[in-house]
Amino acid sequence: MVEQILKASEEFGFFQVINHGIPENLMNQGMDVFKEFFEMPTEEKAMLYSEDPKKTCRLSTSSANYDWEKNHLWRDNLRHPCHPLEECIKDWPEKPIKYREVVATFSVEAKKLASRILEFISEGLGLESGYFRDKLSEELSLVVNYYPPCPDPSLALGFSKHCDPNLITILHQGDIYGLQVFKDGEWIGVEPLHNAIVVNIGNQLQIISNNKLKSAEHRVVTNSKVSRTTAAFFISPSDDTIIEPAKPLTDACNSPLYRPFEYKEFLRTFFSNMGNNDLALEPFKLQAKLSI
Ligand SMILES: O=C(O)CCC(=O)C(=O)O
Ligand SMILES: [Fe+2]
Repeated sequence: MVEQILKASEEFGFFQVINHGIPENLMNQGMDVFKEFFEMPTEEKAMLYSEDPKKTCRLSTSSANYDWEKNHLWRDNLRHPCHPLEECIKDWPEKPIKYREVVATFSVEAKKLASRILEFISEGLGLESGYFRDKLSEELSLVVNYYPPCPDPSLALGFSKHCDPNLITILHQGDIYGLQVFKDGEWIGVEPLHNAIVVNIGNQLQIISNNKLKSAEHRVVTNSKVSRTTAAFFISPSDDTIIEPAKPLTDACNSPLYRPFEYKEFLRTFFSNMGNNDLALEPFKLQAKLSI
């Protein structure tokens, strides 16, 4: 298991998990409330619509910055924090009636699964048990994506090429195809496996592993027939956490490839270079020392 996770995280930055411990009925109930939310009449959803990034629970169209993005995306999305649960649940949608109850349980299960996977990853990397516990994985937030059918899929993407900026992402992609991962210059489809969870390595895991694990670029294509609803739980460090390549992974032969920084500094650069992973990572890279 540890070996398989490591291999997939090194080669693809993406893998799918079956028998993940999130009960099947919870996966279904989750998908049902997410779909029901987007199926509600516009008037019901309008009060959650906001372009203010400071608003914690908000519904938006395309990305979080509609006004200054180059291309608009063929999606709506609902985002909100899931931790600390008691505090943030008050801001979650009140409808569908079951939303809060189901999503609260789902978020706890998603966090548990992420913690188990992070534990396997720390073992695989040769880091101490619990390395990713606490501050490195303190924050949990949810983005629910709704991609309506698109009359001409050659003209619009559901989500353009990006890497996730966080530590690790737990995705319920449902049964409709759309997600693709960029590998060796090609887009590879992530075929939906019923009730599987898709896991992907975020930028911070790539940095902490000193580039051993890969945060792969991915995108979502549209289709003209059916809508697609997905739910991504983002596990992230808290804002003031110092991120740097793990000390046990660097030595005289493996010099650190990134300088230490606060996670919030990374987020600032990431959002101003949205979609360009090389540019987002650049300010944090240490130059290779040349010896003559
Ligand atoms: O909807 C999907 O399949 C992926 C969504 C995604 O990449 C994201 O929310 O960061
Ligand atoms: Fe993503």
